[in-house]
Amino acid sequence: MLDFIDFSFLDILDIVLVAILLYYVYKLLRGTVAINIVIGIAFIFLIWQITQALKMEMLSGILGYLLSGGVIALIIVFQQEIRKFLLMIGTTNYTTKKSFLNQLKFLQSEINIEIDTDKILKACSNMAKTKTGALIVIERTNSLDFLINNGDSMNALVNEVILESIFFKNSPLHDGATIIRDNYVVATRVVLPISDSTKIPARFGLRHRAAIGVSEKTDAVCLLVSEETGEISYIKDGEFVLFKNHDELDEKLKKDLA
Ligand SMILES: Nc1ncnc2c1ncn2[C@@H]1O[C@H](COP(=O)(O)OP(=O)(O)OP(=O)(O)O)[C@@H](O)[C@H]1O
Repeated sequence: MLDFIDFSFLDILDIVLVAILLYYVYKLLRGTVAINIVIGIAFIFLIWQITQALKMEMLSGILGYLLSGGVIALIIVFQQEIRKFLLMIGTTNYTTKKSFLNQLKFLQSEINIEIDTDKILKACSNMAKTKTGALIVIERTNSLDFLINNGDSMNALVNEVILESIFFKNSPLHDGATIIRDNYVVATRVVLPISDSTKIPARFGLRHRAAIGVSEKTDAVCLLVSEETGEISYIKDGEFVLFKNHDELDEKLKKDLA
């Protein structure tokens, strides 16, 4: 009678893994319209289970076909989210991997090229003073090749003059985003994916949505200067990272790029 409470270690492991999976799915879809689709599917699944338990053959048959045939449709609808989910799993051990690589630095001197955050932030401050709009994406572990290919490639060591010239209003390069990899500006005029998050306040336009979009889909971090307000934003993991002053921003950026 009480057989169902006879839990084995594997059952507990099973429940924990399902909970982790659901947590990641929730984290991924939180604040997007996709969460409503998941709720819809969960609702149909629940009704299907009830109709099966009540032996309502016809309805449970229809719902069963609907759910099984829907897998392909789901892959198409959620292709961006599935991509991000796989990226998230693939980069979970990012910090450990990096520190391990740091220990092997003496073997491979080019592994961890330090990004000159001082120069990037100095350029942002200068652009903030003149209200020059800018969007700088800094690559971390996920490759941004798929974005670099749609912009103009470049190979210039990061410094204030380069960044300010790129975003100078009359420069032909100022539109779109600039990508930095290993302390080099590797692309300009890049079109980023726009976030469809419903959490972004309406006062933020496409530049902010693009920064949020790329940081949702990859582990890149973004620095943004608003053309409207001159405000500098730091965006990571699809969210604004709050900071009190320039030094705190510098500290956070250095930590994220370490
Ligand atoms: N998909 C995109 N990828 C990269 N950059 C983009 C993208 N869409 C728009 N931008 C950049 O954002 C600029 C338009 O910004 P918009 O005024 O809509 O944004 P905003 O978030 O309100 O920023 P701001 O505060 O600077 O006005 C464009 O000129 C372009 O340079």
